[in-house]
Amino acid sequence: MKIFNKENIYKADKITIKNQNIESEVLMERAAIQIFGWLKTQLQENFPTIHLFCGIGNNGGDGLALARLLLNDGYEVEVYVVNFSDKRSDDFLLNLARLKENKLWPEFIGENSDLPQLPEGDIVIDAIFGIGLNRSAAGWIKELIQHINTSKTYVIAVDVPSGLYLDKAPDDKEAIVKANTTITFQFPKLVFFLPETAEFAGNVEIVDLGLDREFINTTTSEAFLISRNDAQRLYKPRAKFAHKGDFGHCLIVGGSYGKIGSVVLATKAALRAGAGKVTSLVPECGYDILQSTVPEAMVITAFNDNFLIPTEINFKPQSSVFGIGAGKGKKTAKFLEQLLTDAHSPLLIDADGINILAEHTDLLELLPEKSILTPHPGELKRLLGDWKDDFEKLNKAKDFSKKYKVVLVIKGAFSITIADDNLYINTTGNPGMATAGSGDVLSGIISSLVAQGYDATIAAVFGVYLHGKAGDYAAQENGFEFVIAEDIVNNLGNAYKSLFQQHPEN
Ligand SMILES: NC(=O)C1=CN([C@@H]2O[C@H](COP(=O)(O)OP(=O)(O)OC[C@H]3O[C@@H](n4cnc5c(N)ncnc54)[C@H](O)[C@@H]3O)[C@@H](O)[C@H]2O)[C@@H](O)CC1
Ligand SMILES: [K+]
Repeated sequence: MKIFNKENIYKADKITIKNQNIESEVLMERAAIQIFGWLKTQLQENFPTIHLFCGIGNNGGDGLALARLLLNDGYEVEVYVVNFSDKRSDDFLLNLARLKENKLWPEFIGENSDLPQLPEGDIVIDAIFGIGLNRSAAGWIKELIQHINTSKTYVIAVDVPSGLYLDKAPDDKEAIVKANTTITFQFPKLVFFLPETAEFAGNVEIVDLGLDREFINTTTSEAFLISRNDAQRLYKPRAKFAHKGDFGHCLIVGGSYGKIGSVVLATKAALRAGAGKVTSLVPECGYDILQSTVPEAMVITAFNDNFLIPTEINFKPQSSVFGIGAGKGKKTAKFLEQLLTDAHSPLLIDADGINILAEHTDLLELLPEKSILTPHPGELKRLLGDWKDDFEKLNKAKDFSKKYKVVLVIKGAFSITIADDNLYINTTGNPGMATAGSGDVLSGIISSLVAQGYDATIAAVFGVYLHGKAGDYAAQENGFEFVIAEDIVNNLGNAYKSLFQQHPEN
């Protein structure tokens, strides 16, 4: 699903109006009908008071149109025009007139007005600012936003939580509505999925306004939200007469004394994700452990008891993982250098592998094209240096990925894969997956997909999706706290199956 920038959202609007030969108010009505429908389904037989705060632009117009629909359906509504300017949009004025025709006169609030009472349990509709925000909300508008945020109401933002920019980091976090749910129009917005701003959007619902299909299909975007449909398209079906040689040989290099479990997890994950063969390379202390816990895998050892040292590998895997549980000692770093120099296929570098790269930046030049790095934010910082906000982080990460021609997976609540100047945002997964070994499983899955012939970017995007989906199944069974990394591995089958189920449980 494409994530459009602000300019293209406005363009989509204009082109739709032209091609469908409609007035702009028709789109506003569609927007209001969608929110009304969503709200009605959620509320069922409940009728709380609904307070609608409407700005004077088209976001406010959406709010006024929604107020009319709610009023006509018997809901109790309180409508406030947040009167911060005389420059009211045409469709705002049209919907104000329509509301008045329905005998509802909104209360105009300004600098000197008392802030309205917002009793606990009521609903607030935030239609103050949408994508037209061009500066931070200040003065009394900021106070109003804080009043909404401190109330114990359920807050639903129309299109965007008021005060949140689409294309840059907020300059004043106190001046942004904190929504419980954001109902956004047609396109997901990038800021809803970035760590510093996701909290303002709450649950995100994307509703369809029927905007021009051709424009959407033919306009490029830099960022994508990966939906189930997208993931389904990435999946490569297996031929009936396939044999294990068709699904590649994946090599997992890692482990040190006390950390062999990481390799066990990655190895199991690589097998369960479908690699034809998996070989694990561990220090000698890991040999018995791997052979007894994962009999399906082959095991070779470095000539050292407790940590990895340079070791010859006498076969050519289709993909390799390096770094999990490896430590970052001198000899282990030397081994990474050897692997990078000899690499015939994409390497996935994780955990201590990334820390080694951060400490020996000359090794970066050796990374084979389309290698995959899977840092969590701490590891990323070691690699890129600090950043001032999410946007700077993404720009730095894009530059890094371009410079070294690698795929970066920034792990987090919404993991982001960066490759070829594009961002792919994942939405599967849950807080239960913040558990030891979860990253090792991810490395195994992605590398397994590479071994099976998936392009590195696709393997990363699809792997992150499957990993999150498997975690969702694991959490669904026993709750967040109970999930351990092994459960993610054990639910990979469910994750694959869910791609093609008509009504997936997750
Ligand atoms: N295709 C779409 O996505 C559609 C969008 N619509 C709505 O239209 C919205 C965009 O409407 P607008 O472009 O009128 O913009 P907004 O309604 O977001 O903002 C309106 C006004 O606020 C002013 N403003 C911005 N920041 C301010 C600040 N900090 N303090 C005081 N004033 C400030 C702006 O100058 C502008 O006049 C969308 O977010 C959406 O809600 C819908 O009506 C239907 C179709
Ligand atoms: K809003």
